[in-house]
Amino acid sequence: MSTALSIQNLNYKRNRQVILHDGQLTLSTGKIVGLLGENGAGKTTLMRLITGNAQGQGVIKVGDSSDVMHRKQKTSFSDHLKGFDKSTKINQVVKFYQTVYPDFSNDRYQEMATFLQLDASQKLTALSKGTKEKLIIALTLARQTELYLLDEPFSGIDSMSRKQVISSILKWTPDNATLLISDHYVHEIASLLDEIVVVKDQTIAVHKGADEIRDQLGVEIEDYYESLYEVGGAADDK
Ligand SMILES: Nc1ncnc2c1ncn2[C@@H]1O[C@H](COP(=O)(O)OP(=O)(O)OP(=O)(O)O)[C@@H](O)[C@H]1O
Repeated sequence: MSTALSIQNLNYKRNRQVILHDGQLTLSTGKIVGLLGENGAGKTTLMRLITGNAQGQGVIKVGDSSDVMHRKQKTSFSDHLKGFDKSTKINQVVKFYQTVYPDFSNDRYQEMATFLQLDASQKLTALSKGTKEKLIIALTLARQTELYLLDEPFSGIDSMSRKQVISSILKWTPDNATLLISDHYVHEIASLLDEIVVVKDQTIAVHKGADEIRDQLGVEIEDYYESLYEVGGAADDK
């Protein structure tokens, strides 16, 4: 199986404070991976480091390339639509994506927009938190790349919409692509996951397969994840 993402000796400081140290991770192609960790653990930072939106020390490769331009090309990440003026309309954001990303498929976007009931004439400022998350999911998955990063796609999404969003993630993530999806609450995404990665104690503390957790450890992902935060929890192996 080929490698979608590899991270070696990743270190990142902000204002002299260590955010991530000695991060190591290898993800295979074709996996849906949960990126878990408490508030402020460094999940968003890790995504920004992968795409080169933040600069750390160490080696990050998407596919076989560590070059930042290639990493950006091969990775679809919408970073909370940072950079767009709030009065921008959805159809203007879609036009921008079409212009900037040659791999953006308008057909795929329109299918998802219909499924997620996005109204192209709405301004970003008028969107509820959940609708904005849906837009980010549709924009991110409409690109055809090797690696997709979804940063807390369920924040603000109600339980009815959650099913719709999970269906769209399963339907529109290509089989040969890898999806890294962050969340604090693993139960929201447990049914989707092939693997989990946990950011804890300023590092990538855990990387395990969902089957390994269920079959070998005999626990559900949710219980395993909670056990990492108990005194003496085993967050030491990858
Ligand atoms: N713009 C910033 N300026 C200073 N510190 C920052 C900034 N952004 C993030 N940090 C710090 O970096 C650390 C990691 O933050 P990050 O947003 O990556 O965590 P997270 O796991 O994504 O959290 P959450 O689940 O709350 O979104 C935190 O300690 C945070 O305070």
